[in-house]
Amino acid sequence: MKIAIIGTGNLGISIAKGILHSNGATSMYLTKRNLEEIRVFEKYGNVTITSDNREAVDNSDILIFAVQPRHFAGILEEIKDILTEKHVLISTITGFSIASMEAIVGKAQYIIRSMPNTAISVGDSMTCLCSNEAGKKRIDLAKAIFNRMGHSMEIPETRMQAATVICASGIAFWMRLIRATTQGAIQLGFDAKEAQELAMHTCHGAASLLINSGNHPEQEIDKVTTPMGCTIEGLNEMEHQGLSSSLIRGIIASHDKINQIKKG
Ligand SMILES: NC(=O)C1=CN([C@@H]2O[C@H](COP(=O)(O)OP(=O)(O)OC[C@H]3O[C@@H](n4cnc5c(N)ncnc54)[C@H](O)[C@@H]3O)[C@@H](O)[C@H]2O)C=CC1
Ligand SMILES: O=C(O)[C@@H]1CCC=N1
Repeated sequence: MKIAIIGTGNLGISIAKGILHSNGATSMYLTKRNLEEIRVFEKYGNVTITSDNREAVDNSDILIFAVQPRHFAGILEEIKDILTEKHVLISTITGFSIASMEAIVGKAQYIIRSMPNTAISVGDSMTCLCSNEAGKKRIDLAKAIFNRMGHSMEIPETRMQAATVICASGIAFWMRLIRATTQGAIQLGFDAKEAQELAMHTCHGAASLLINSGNHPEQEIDKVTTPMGCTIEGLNEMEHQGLSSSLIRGIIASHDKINQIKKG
């Protein structure tokens, strides 16, 4: 598998690490305008770093685009004349539609939209995928690539915006919940390192319980909430203070913001 990551910033670096971590490529081209921050990847024999997107495209089959939305159309214009039928274009770009990509590179090109998150760097991303009509022939390949670095789910393009908020922004939301739990644990007497360890492993355990049992969260909550006990006391106080409501409102605000990004 010859993979190029066009735009190796925060997400691109995470994907590059995930690919290396999972031995997912025979060769990998990483592009960026200023190469200093990605020089560290040069130590891997099968990785080439370059500012030349056309060189990367020429030498790769799978093209993963991870630039800011405002740069994407220009990059597609820059490379469109050297695209061939060997290329599979995988965009991670928020708010940039398949139709807008097809308008530049044509409908015959295999186009996949993906929404991974930064946990791809440790092989644990939740990645949503959709494709254009031609790309349906390559969606299984895209799933195979992302399944090596976590989980994937095929969704309609109309849900990509929602997937961005839940899966990509979701990493930041969960981090804040872990940080708040850590702060609570420090107030109760643990030192900062212990507090974070308790918070993150408990969070991991909660997710593992649901993944392994297939249960609804409330079924697991029922097992923890002793009648008149401390868990229900804390949980109800959190809800009185708007825990669920604030999360849902934040998710909707994030989702609304993508419409502005698309317009801008
Ligand atoms: N950061 C995240 O967790 C996620 C980001 N995304 C999407 O991925 C895209 C990238 O996001 P980030 O990595 O956060 O942004 P970033 O700004 O950290 O990275 C973008 C990179 O593209 C490079 N770049 C700009 N113009 C270029 C060009 N002409 N040729 C080659 N490289 C060029 C920049 O130097 C930069 O390193 C965005 O469209 C974002 O919506 C999607 C899911 C998660
Ligand atoms: O915050 C953002 O706009 C991008 C998209 C999802 C994660 N980062």
